[in-house]
Amino acid sequence: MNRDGLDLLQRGAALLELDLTAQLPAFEHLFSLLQAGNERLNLTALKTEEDIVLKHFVDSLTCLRGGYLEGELKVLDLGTGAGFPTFPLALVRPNLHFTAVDSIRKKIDFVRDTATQLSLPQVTPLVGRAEMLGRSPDHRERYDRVVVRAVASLPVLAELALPLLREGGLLVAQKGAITAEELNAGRRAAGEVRGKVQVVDPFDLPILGDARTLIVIEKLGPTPSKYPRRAGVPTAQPLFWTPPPRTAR
Ligand SMILES: C[S@@+](CC[C@H](N)C(=O)[O-])C[C@H]1O[C@@H](n2cnc3c(N)ncnc32)[C@H](O)[C@@H]1O
Repeated sequence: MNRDGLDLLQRGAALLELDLTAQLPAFEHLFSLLQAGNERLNLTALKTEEDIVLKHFVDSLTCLRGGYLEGELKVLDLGTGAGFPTFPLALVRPNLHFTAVDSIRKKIDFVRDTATQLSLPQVTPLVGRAEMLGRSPDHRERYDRVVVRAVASLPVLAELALPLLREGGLLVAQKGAITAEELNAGRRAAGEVRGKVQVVDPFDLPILGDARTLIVIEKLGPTPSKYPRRAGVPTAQPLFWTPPPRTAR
């Protein structure tokens, strides 16, 4: 990463009230691993320095808004892709113990190599589908937090994430702008799996100004055993919602 990229990262982080001075070398290292990984594996659509710095690094760090990820916590990153938001969060919050999950093996292979290279033993990569993990005794109701960025609509996320949380645990979902219809369906879906939408926090991505929303759903009680439904069904038939064509984030 060149000097401009480092400045951009520090400026973006400062707007989130984070001082990354100590972590800059690690972010530089992550940047070069991501670029090399992209050349080999085509991991992410974001390729320019500015995009990676602002739309991956700073964007992931916005999950810290509101203080829902502070303390010694077991966190599952659902659909981590190339390791986002896991890596930026792990670099600035070493007390978070991540299980970084994705259904695509090549992405998790990259996450494993990167965690080793960045000396992040608190990041555990796992190939799997959320629907399967949500039914496995090793993972169901085992996590303090589920974080998720850019994976699915809110009703789908509620069904996939709530089974993985212990009672009192939180789903922290970082999304783009959310429609009233999606939010309404998300509230109903959350209730169905014994959660409640506690926070809807709209904000602008630092520097770029793109619309983002942090949504927090608290788990209030045991999720009925019929959830999550089998692999693919939560996305194909979201609870309480018919998605419009081409939903993003
Ligand atoms: C658009 S990417 C986002 C990746 C990353 N969270 C980010 O913000 O860059 C969505 C990822 O979620 C994964 N994914 C989607 N549904 C999943 C599921 N049910 N279980 C596990 N991974 C899933 C996909 O394989 C993909 O890598």
